[in-house]
Amino acid sequence: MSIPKAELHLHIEGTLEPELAFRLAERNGVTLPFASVDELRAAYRFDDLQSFLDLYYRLTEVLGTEQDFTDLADAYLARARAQGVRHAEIFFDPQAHLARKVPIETVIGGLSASLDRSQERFGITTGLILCFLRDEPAEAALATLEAAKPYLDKIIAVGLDSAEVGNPPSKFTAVYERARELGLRAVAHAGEEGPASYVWEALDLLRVERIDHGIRSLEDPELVERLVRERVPLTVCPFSNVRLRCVDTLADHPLRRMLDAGLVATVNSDDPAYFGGYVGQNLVDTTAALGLTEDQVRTLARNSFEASFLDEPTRARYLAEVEAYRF
Ligand SMILES: Nc1ncnc2[nH]cnc12
Ligand SMILES: [Zn+2]
Repeated sequence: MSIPKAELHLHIEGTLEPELAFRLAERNGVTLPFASVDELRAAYRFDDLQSFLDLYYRLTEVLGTEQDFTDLADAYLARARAQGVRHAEIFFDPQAHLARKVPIETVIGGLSASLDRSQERFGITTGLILCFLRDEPAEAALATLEAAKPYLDKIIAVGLDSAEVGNPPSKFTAVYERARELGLRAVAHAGEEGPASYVWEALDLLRVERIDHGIRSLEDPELVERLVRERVPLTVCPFSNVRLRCVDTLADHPLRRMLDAGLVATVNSDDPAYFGGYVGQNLVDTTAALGLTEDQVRTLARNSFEASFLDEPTRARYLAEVEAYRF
């Protein structure tokens, strides 16, 4: 669907298509445990978040040089543009690469080489969000933040991802405090597989401005009331929720109930190479499955810009494009 939209929940490592994974593996002399692109694509069946993360981290092994990260981001931006994305706030996982001795300098350098030209080449404004791996110790997150200090002008916010259950936001309170001192904004995955109490913690302890996923918030009416009252955006990822079995089918997805409750929901693709489609396709299929109205789709697009970290003049320009859009 080509309505102008912002994508606010997108892991750049999750845009690694099998074809590019094989090309980079060959370029870097890495052997993948799959014989072909088709065999790799066939492995994209998951039981839960962890089974996905196992493959996701395994495939990051093909990313080694600045050029690899530039190629990855360029490929995402080209696809995003074709799906009506006008602005993207992009997650990256420096700790996943550091584990293979790829320094943050290489990751940020490579991604920035692409993003610095995204406006002129693809007509997309962009920002980078540094994510901490919540299944690693808080000390590792703090060290990552310190290592990122020379590149703070290239980063808009910090985020929190990876295995959620058993790794509550409270573990990262001090890390987020330090990030705020450094002038960074804050988001966090919460309420994807984990309970609504993790959403409370992300709000109260990490003081995040958006919740990534947040679908389990609906289990707690008091939390929903707060999210509505404070207009805290939720970056919802329908294909991801179905593929990771957080939701049975697209027709069961809570997005419509979220909109009906007055929540500031947005639609995003999360890890589109793994979950069956990019953000426009998420919007098309979810709209059909849930019977969303054109007004609701326009609200989702409007929400995406309102929830973004854009400066006010640019936000206003994009919002005018949303209002002018004809279905
Ligand atoms: N959906 C997701 N949840 C948590 N961590 C992730 N890393 C990449 N995708 C993720
Ligand atoms: Zn995610």
